[in-house]
Amino acid sequence: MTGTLLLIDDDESLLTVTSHNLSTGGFAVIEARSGEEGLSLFEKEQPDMVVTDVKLSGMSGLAVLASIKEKNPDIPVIVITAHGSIELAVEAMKQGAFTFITKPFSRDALRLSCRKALEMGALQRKNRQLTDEIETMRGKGTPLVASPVMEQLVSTARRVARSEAPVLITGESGTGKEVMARLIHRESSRAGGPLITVNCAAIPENLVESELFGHVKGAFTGAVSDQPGKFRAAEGGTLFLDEIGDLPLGVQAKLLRAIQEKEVEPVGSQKVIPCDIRLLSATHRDLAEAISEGAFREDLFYRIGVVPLHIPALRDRPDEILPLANHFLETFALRDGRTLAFSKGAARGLAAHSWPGNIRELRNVVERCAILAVDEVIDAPDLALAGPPSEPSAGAFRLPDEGLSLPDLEQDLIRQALVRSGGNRSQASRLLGVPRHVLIYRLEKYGMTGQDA
Ligand SMILES: Nc1ncnc2c1ncn2[C@@H]1O[C@H](COP(=O)(O)OP(=O)(O)OP(=O)(O)O)[C@@H](O)[C@H]1O
Repeated sequence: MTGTLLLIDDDESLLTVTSHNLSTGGFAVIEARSGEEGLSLFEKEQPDMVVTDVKLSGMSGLAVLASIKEKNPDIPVIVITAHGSIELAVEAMKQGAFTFITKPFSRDALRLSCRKALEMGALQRKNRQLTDEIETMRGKGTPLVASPVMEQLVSTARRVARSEAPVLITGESGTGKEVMARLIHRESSRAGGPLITVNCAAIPENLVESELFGHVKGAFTGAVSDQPGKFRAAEGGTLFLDEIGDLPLGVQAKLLRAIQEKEVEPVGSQKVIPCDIRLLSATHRDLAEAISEGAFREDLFYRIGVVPLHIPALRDRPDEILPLANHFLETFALRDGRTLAFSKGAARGLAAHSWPGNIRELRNVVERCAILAVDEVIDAPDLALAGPPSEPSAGAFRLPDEGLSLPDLEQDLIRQALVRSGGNRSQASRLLGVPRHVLIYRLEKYGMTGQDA
């Protein structure tokens, strides 16, 4: 196996001899006479591996190793150490060197180590690529950066990942909020710890508190054993609270306390337990509006949203539609061992659609096309996209010419939902598409009544 190798040594004669030995062994060698020059050539030439002397005047070989590992952990680095400097060799291995070679070394020993390093590097890259492809198929891969807007978002996410600041990710459903949260976790110093995701909208209201903070045995009917809860499950890692805007007000107060004090109190326990987590949150709701309606605590909003990250809807970044569609098509075609492409008409159809379900909808459409495709080219009709919304039909809401009262309309809808649900507020809130506590707030506001689930 041959490849491009960056060789860094400040000893001119050693550099010449080693470079000659490696070139005649089939490697394409790039020579650098200092650590600084090595790093700049590393960026420019993107070699497949690096061999560096550990003792360099100026930037040390260990510093070069650390910097390369930070830039690209998949590139194998071999360090050359002087005879007897075993501590340095051990340190280099700890910092992620592939191996070390002690001077004086034979030509064959060096060539053999370099060949093994190249093989390992190639395997690691392939492994990462396959993992990423599998993750993309599962919808959990690295976000594709296909527009300046996305480039900006990903670069901000990468920057904030390094801090411990809580991040609030907002955007319509399917825009990639969870993908962004995963990216922040992966790029943070907590990447070795767990990433625990909680969908706050999916937990029944009476269980949210115990789900988050845990409970002790006997705390309530059904609490047959102690449960640690999601905060403690995320210890040392990241807790991602998805749909935080749907959290009931009572739990919001407890959440605020847990974040401020960095400790939780399991349901039914008097004991507080310290918690070391980094908090990421997401919502598709307008939290400013929820605050003004009394449905979301303002103090919590400021606490969770130290860094706000807003992902625009796909229709507002149309230059991403085709690159994303092609990316998904390639992934699904690869999964099925086929070659697939969109025709020009299909590409036009994709670009013209408004994608109310954002990237999730696009991904689903592409997957359906990939499954149903009879031949290699997918045409516009194969997309089976619904047309743009037309004028409201007879049954839809119409804006009257005059006399519209939004509060009246709202009360009327609430009344209808309560009638249909037999007065059950949980069911009525689902019919209206709002969290239960928002419905309760409106019922109080309008002096209306309804019964609990
Ligand atoms: N930039 C991107 N590159 C590739 N895939 C993406 C990107 N953004 C989102 N996706 C894909 O779109 C789908 C929806 O993404 P995600 O679940 O992160 O959205 P969301 O905003 O969290 O949605 P919801 O609010 O409904 O939970 C996933 O399959 C995800 O893999």
